[in-house]
Amino acid sequence: MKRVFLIGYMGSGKTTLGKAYSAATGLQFVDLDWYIEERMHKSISDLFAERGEDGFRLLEQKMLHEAGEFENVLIACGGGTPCFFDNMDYMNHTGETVFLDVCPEVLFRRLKIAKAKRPLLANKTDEELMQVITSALEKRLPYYSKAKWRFNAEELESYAQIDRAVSRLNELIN
Ligand SMILES: Nc1ncnc2c1ncn2[C@@H]1O[C@H](COP(=O)(O)OP(=O)(O)O)[C@@H](O)[C@H]1O
Ligand SMILES: O=C(O)C1=C[C@@H](OP(=O)(O)O)[C@@H](O)[C@H](O)C1
Ligand SMILES: [Mg+2]
Repeated sequence: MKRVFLIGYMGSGKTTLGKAYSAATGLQFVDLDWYIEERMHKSISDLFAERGEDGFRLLEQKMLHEAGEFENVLIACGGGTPCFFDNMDYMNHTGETVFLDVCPEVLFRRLKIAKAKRPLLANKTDEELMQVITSALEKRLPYYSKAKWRFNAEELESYAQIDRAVSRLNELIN
């Protein structure tokens, strides 16, 4: 039985790599954000707006525990998932955890064009975005560092790079 959790900051490639890995290997893929959106029939942005971040984190934990019961699955978490409650310990007990490690400069480049649907970043200027990324990473690193594995995910720009990342991930978790 295989249960793998991908963790890491927003834009580190959890969704991208998870989807590609699943397509290549047939391992079932669950993106926790998509799972929450489907279960609640609402977008992550709407859930943040309606419940505030605290309300979202409670919901996220509940959904993590649901998805955490699935077998033979690769779960891409949200960037904040490991950093609330005992979620990181829960994941380490329940499966393999892989931290997608990406430097702030690369995260900035990706998130600059992909911030709209991320409520914690949506209205930030470039300067604010870089500031938010560096200070959040500092706070979150102690949680991310509890992962069993650390995976360099800085090269996810082309199909070839994604293919290589899928192979590397396969070697890591098998
Ligand atoms: N060439 C690219 N390759 C991969 N991601 C890119 C690229 N350009 C921009 N991005 C953005 O970077 C983000 C990285 O991936 P995603 O898989 O969504 O990360 P996560 O799920 O960890 O937040 C995506 O939102 C994507 O839109
Ligand atoms: O880092 C965070 O706190 C968040 C990350 C998002 O997921 P991605 O990491 O997939 O963007 C999503 O769960 C929400 O916007 C909050
Ligand atoms: Mg994602």
